[in-house]
Amino acid sequence: MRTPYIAGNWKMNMTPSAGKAFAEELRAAAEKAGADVKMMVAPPFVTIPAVAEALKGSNIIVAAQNMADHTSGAYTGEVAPAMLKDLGVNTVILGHSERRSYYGETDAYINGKVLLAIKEGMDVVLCVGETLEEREGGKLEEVLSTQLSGGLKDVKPEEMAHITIAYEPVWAIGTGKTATPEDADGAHQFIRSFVAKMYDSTIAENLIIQYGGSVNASNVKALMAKENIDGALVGGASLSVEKFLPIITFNK
Ligand SMILES: O=C[C@H](O)COP(=O)(O)O
Repeated sequence: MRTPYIAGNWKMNMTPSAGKAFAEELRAAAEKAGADVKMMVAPPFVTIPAVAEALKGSNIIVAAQNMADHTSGAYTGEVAPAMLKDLGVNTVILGHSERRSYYGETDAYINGKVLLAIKEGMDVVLCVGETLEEREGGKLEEVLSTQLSGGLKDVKPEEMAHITIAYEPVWAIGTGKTATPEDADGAHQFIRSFVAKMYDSTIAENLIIQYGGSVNASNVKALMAKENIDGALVGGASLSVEKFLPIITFNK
């Protein structure tokens, strides 16, 4: 039985004060509604302390959107795992398509961060997904295989409990275009079977695979009804309590 895992990736939105107010409102709304899913929000680095304070003692996890591939030292502009852990952050999103496409992050570089996060005892949400060109060119499975084998290289079977995969077709991110539940489920099924080949069927069965790409109140139920879709990584709709609440309560 896989517990639904709904995450809000705030991307480069929310100042510390706006994030604090939002987190307080979200916490109250989620508690009132009796939200019964695993919940996470990923604020920008500088907003994390205010949000962590506002969500202290709640069941909403605070995560980071990225992390350095080193533990400390002369890496201007980077944030180390220990700095995140000092704020109570034990989860990190890695390999988001925006990091891959705008900042040139490769599978090997992402893999270095995945291994470091695990070594530091953190949980990882590893993002994978294809561009429209790749999908239309029949390369969906090739792209997912490369990103999974590259991103998870040297991750040991017993460490896979710390990994969540987020399948995010690049063409569906922030565009209002959602993959149909069937398309998304097909990709998730492929990911699960690939992980079964890399590891074993138990690890694959227990793996949480989130879908991300224009998830909203209207499409979340149909997506979550699919056998291989275990959660959502929500961007735009996670920035308003009114829009995010129906997503975290999709099963109520
Ligand atoms: O990390 C979240 C995804 O990129 C999805 O963003 P979106 O819900 O705005 O399409």
